[in-house]
Amino acid sequence: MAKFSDLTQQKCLPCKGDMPTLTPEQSKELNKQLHLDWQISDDNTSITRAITFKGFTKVVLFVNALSWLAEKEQHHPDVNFGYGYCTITFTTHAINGLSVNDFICAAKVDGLL
Ligand SMILES: C[C@H](O)[C@H](O)[C@H]1CNC2=NC(N)=NC(=O)C2=N1
Repeated sequence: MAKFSDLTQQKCLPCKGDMPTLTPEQSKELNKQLHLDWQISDDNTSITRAITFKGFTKVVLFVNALSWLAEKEQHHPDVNFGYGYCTITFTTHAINGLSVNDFICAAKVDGLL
């Protein structure tokens, strides 16, 4: 199935209420393409990765790159950051769950690091 091929080569689909929600099995399968630090939430509605950095400037530079990526893909993460850390969560708000877009963006985030 196309949506399980290399995530970094895919573009996010427009986020609409009719997007397919991933089953827990599909999420687990897609998660294999991501950095090991990505965690699927117990209710299969979001994925999160916590990243550490040295200092604050590197975090801010990373968050700016993340913003550029989110605008390009029209798919936006929830981000929590401060001195030395950044935590990113992807969920698809339009369906209150996980879609392939979350995994496409997560794979592209891994590519930034
Ligand atoms: C019109 C626009 O593409 C949509 O509102 C997008 C924007 N970014 C989004 N980001 C996320 N994470 N979920 C969405 O449902 C979503 N919808």
